[in-house]
Amino acid sequence: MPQNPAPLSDKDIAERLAQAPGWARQGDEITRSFATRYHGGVALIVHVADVERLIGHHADIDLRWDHVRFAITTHDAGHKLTEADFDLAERIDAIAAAHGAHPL
Ligand SMILES: C[C@H](O)[C@H](O)[C@H]1CNC2=NC(N)=NC(=O)C2=N1
Repeated sequence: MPQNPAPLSDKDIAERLAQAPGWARQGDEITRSFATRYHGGVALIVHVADVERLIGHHADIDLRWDHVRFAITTHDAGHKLTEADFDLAERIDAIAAAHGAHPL
């Protein structure tokens, strides 16, 4: 995680969101929820956490019995959106798909 990464402009964010279908901008974070079965979100979160540790970037995660919600922003950029957020979003999409977690 580069220190003091550059915040993206609104234009950049719109362009990156167009490449990240399913993710929504909410203020200075991007969010997405996935339906899970039988509390399967726990295994999904463990897998996501392993990848987050590797890349040094972490989402806020809300675990419910039937879905998991991810919210990502870059603390080191003053809680603004950066490339790292969209990179993590892409990785979460792949992990969720591997776990059979369907986008909400
Ligand atoms: C030193 C450490 O890698 C940095 O503080 C990382 C940790 N994980 C992070 N996660 C998120 N979401 N934003 C950050 O700016 C961030 N910075």
